[in-house]
Amino acid sequence: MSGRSIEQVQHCTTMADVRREIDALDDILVPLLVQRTGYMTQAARIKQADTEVRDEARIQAIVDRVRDRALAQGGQPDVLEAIYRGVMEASIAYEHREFVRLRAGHASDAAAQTAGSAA
Ligand SMILES: O=C(O)C(=O)C[C@]1(C(=O)O)C=C[C@@H](O)C=C1
Repeated sequence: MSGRSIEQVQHCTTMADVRREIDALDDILVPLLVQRTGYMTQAARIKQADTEVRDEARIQAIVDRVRDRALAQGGQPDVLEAIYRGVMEASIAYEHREFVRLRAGHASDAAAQTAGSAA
């Protein structure tokens, strides 16, 4: 089969070659991961409860999908699963922080409103 990502891997003779190729790929990956992480803020805003942040069914669906896509590209499903589980754990931790941050001050706003209406 042609057009698979694994076939884009360049033959290298030195570690400098290897690292130049890796840096070039990271230049593509990092902006995409920044974008992906931005959606955690959106999710944190949309979800109704902090207990909804971790969604095991969605995590499994993503793992299954990533494994399939890795295989189709000639990659290593176990390696991609491990990478994605790491990404998702970091994303979940961030989403929890965003959930709290987006609501910080709202409780005291409500308290101030209550105090105001009582006065
Ligand atoms: O899909 C969601 O509910 C998300 O918040 C996104 C995401 C992800 O990183 O893709 C993060 C946390 C959830 O456990 C599942 C998936």
